Amino acid sequence: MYFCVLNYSIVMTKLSVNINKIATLRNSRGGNTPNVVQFAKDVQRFGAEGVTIHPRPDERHITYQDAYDLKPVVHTEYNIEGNPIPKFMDMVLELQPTQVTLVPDSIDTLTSNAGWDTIKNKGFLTEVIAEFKKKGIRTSIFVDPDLAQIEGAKATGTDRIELYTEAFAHEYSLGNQNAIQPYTACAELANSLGLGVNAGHDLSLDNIQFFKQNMPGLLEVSIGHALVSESLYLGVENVINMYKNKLQ
Ligand SMILES: CC(=O)[C@@H](O)[C@H](O)COP(=O)(O)O
Ligand SMILES: NCC(=O)COP(=O)(O)O
Repeated sequence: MYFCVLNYSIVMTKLSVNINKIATLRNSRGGNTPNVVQFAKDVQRFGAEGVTIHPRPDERHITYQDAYDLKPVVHTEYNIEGNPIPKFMDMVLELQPTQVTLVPDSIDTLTSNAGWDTIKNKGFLTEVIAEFKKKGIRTSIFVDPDLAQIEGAKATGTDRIELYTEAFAHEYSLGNQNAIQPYTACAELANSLGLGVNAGHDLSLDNIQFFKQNMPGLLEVSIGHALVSESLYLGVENVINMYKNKLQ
């Protein structure tokens, strides 16, 4: 008799640190303190396996110039997130980061608040993804945990999806562990379709271990807001190591 033992922990999940918040702090005073380039160097030295930025059209935190300045110092995975407007596309195609994550953010959103409708935007996403892939840039599409959207993402030719985890994080904080179910189902479907699975938004030291343990084939998490906030109390190096332990 054979038993099938699911062990979601066997895949190594990379921690990519989103440094938007460091730029927010810097921009609040003008000048260059804290220095985002130095911060990117330090998080990698402390063990982060990637650096994520999400320059927004109004450049209120990470600027396009930061994206260029970071390129020579990010020797782990460089992940650039954003809405593929022409200016963003030109910058990513020139910089050729490890990965581009497409996020459908509008100009005035406070933070990312929805995934792509991959079915409605199939034509647009397919074209954009082909452009990036021609340059050897890995692509990922930010999506809500909805099976139809995962099928839709597959049809665009993307390498990966990034599951939008805000709903999970919120429900989990209220004690609702069932909120993981759509994420597990989407990850299983993505795995079966040959799509890589990333995740992000509002992940934290409180929820990351439970999330990881219930997510088959989770390749990468990008974490910024909570990680920087937790670092105020616990220190950046310590916090990075705490995440890495919880991701094992
Ligand atoms: C796609 C995503 O969830 C993150 O990139 C998040 O949007 C961070 O952006 P902000 O730092 O502008 O909130
Ligand atoms: N892709 C998600 C990300 O980069 C960080 O989101 P958050 O941790 O700042 O909510």
